[in-house]
Amino acid sequence: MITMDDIVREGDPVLRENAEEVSLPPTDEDKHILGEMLQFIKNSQDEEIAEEYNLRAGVGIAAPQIGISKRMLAVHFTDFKDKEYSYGLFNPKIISHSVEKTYLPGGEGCLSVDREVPGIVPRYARITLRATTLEGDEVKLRLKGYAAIVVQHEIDHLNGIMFYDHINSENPQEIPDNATSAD
Ligand SMILES: OCN(O)CCCc1ccccc1
Ligand code: NI
Repeated sequence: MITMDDIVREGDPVLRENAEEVSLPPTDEDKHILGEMLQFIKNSQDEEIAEEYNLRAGVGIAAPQIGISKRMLAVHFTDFKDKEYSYGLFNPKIISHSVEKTYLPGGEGCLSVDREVPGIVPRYARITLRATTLEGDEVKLRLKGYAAIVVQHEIDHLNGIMFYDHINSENPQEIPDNATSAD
């Protein structure tokens, strides 16, 4: 099982690399890894397991965070409208997005960042993405609000981008013009 010992922390160059496309259909090994990533996120949200294995709760994880520079990510969360999202995705690609932006008023965190980095992280309010699921289906997902934020955070990891790269260093709490809070 994946534990916090497997999570790469900021400073490791793998977090600044452009991850490689996964060749499809995915190998059994890639499917196993993505399955383990999804299970880790579920485990991190289970009080008993998280306590037992000292897991930090997360809503998503990208393969570079376990040192694997491949375009794979897993998310498991419920959005503000109680809609459940649970996906393992290969080669996710944002094919269109809104001009409007959104953000979490409390900012973001990251399993690979062992410190608070306060500030507004502007993200596209709505995204359409294509990907191949862990189950092998090609999907086209239209996401908005919290779901759009989480998935953009994970896709950033595949492109060597950390959440704090988006924070305005002059005025971290500045709300960009065309941005509305996700709630
Ligand atoms: O990359 C996954 N991650 O480090 C875990 C936290 C993910 C996350 C946290 C806040 C807002 C969006 C996404
Ligand atoms: Ni992260």
